[in-house]
Amino acid sequence: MLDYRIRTLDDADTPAADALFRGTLHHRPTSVEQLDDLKPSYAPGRALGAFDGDELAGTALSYPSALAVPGGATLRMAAVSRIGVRADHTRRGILTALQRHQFQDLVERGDVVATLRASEATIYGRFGYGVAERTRSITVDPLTARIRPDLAPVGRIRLVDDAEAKTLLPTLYERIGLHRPGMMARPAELWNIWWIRAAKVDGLSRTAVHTDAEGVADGFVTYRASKAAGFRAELTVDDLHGATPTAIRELWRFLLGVDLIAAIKAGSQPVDDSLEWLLVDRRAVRVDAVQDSTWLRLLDVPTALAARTYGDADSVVIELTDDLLPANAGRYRIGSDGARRTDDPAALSMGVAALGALYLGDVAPSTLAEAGLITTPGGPDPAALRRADRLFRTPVLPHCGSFF
Ligand SMILES: CC(=O)SCCNC(=O)CCNC(=O)[C@H](O)C(C)(C)COP(=O)(O)OP(=O)(O)OC[C@H]1O[C@@H](n2cnc3c(N)ncnc32)[C@H](O)[C@@H]1OP(=O)(O)O
Repeated sequence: MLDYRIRTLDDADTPAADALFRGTLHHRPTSVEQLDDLKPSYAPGRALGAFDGDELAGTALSYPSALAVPGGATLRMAAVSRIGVRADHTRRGILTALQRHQFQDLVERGDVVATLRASEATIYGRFGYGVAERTRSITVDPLTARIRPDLAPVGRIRLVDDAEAKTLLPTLYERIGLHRPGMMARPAELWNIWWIRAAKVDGLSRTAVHTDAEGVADGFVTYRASKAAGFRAELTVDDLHGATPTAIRELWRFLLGVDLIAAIKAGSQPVDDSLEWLLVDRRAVRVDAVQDSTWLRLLDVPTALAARTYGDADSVVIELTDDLLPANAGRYRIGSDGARRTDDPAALSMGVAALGALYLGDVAPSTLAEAGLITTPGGPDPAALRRADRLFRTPVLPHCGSFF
């Protein structure tokens, strides 16, 4: 790794960085016409390159964002993306060096957590990322799916054109707010690359907005139809958010009513989604997969632990290890009144990736203990695990709903 140099990328590096990253995913580079649109997504100072001489060999970047945590607080979050190492330079420690550099940089910026979506589940655990949120992918049969008749329609749906969507959606998403743990703020850089992607993908992309009974916009769905057999198309839901369960239900009512659709596919849906409970025939919804979505890295553990709320149980002391950011290591007492450092003996011991997995409430400490990812240094201690389960449990499962 001694031969590689890491530095921040600037505008002039964008074509090479884009071609390198897209190449590692086996995609063609962004077209010359779209490169100018892409440049702002390399947020100044946040894009890193590893160089072999003058040649770019690896990249990593992040977008400035925020993460909603249990209890309603939001934390400064780095949305990490575009990690790639050129095929002729892999397995020489370039990603490891980029991660170390990026973590130091993010801590200095004051980011409290980092999250990413992983191309492979075997890459990021070693850097302290844990799976903190999962999503489900579903297929809905529009020919049998009907909203229960006792649920009367509320408000109305309006199709908006691309130009209006580009101005309306960022504002509407902000108004909907980060109302659920796991939701993230969407910086302009991310909207920007989503618009670029929407122009590239197959199928006609459209946006529908729901307005409530008072005429206030409170939800949106962006969807795409690709031709299946004959006149019928397959509809893919790319983005669906609502301020209330009613707004989300009405967006689904609209999707189910679109003509000439053979099947509706939706990824990135909440694991505890209520869709099938809204339908006359719940079997119209098929769950195709439940997969890891948010990989969470706690960068500043004391701040992160103090920011979320905890359930009602006697406190428990945990011993934390963190090889890459050793300032986080040590003991923390976690109780219904909050979390703080302590010198008291620990009942539970875990690495920072396990704590990241627990943090939003997606998995119980006892489940991680069963898997050997949490240990009890003083010998078996089911009572401490039960307390930890109650402390970390959240009223709703986390859900993000933003892919980047
Ligand atoms: C957030 C995102 O952007 S997700 C997209 C990630 N990018 C991709 O998947 C593109 C294709 N893959 C790549 O570009 C590269 O293989 C990367 C970025 C995943 C890894 O880069 P490398 O420079 O090879 O990683 P590095 O050499 O630092 O590896 C560190 C360790 O991780 C392991 N590792 C790296 N990649 C993988 C992998 N894909 N699967 C399993 N283990 C891996 C290495 O074996 C090494 O283990 P060791 O320390 O026990 O020897």
